[in-house]
Amino acid sequence: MTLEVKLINKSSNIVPSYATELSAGVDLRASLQEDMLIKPLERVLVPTGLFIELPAGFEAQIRPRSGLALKHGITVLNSPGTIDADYRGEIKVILINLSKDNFVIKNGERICQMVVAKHEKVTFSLVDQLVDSERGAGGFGHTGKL
Ligand SMILES: O=c1ccn([C@H]2C[C@H](O)[C@@H](COP(=O)(O)OP(=O)(O)OP(=O)(O)O)O2)c(=O)[nH]1
Ligand SMILES: [Mg+2]
Repeated sequence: MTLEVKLINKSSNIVPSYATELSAGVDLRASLQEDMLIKPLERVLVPTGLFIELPAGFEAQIRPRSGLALKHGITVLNSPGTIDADYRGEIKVILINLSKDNFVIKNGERICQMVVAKHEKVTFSLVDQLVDSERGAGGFGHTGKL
């Protein structure tokens, strides 16, 4: 499937591309006029310069890159961020620095990945009783550790 994209990036108009043939996620780049500093435990909103037009029934999920998380404690705060099909604004990424060190993002750096996915839409129907199940109301560790 082809996705219509618009790019507004000050220095590099790089169309997103999958790093390998079977990658689920495509990396998104920071679109910055100057370096962005993220102090420990600080969160920032990083513009990507990317605008997309998803078909009805699709969403895009904004997820962290594992390398940034492991090496620098940088993750997506609202992971997975949700890009709705009717959103026409710039995709922006909420990053948080969970390390003890400052982290600097430069223009054009790959800061997160985006997975385009199908989703269902349901109709909510109010009932008095839900059908019982083996799990019932058990959760939050209810089945034990081993
Ligand atoms: O990481 C994100 C999450 C969301 N969005 C954009 C696209 C999405 O369609 C819109 C709304 O996102 P969401 O529903 O998560 O935010 P909200 O706080 O519920 O805002 P709204 O009231 O606008 O829905 O913001 C981003 O650019 N990046
Ligand atoms: Mg919302």
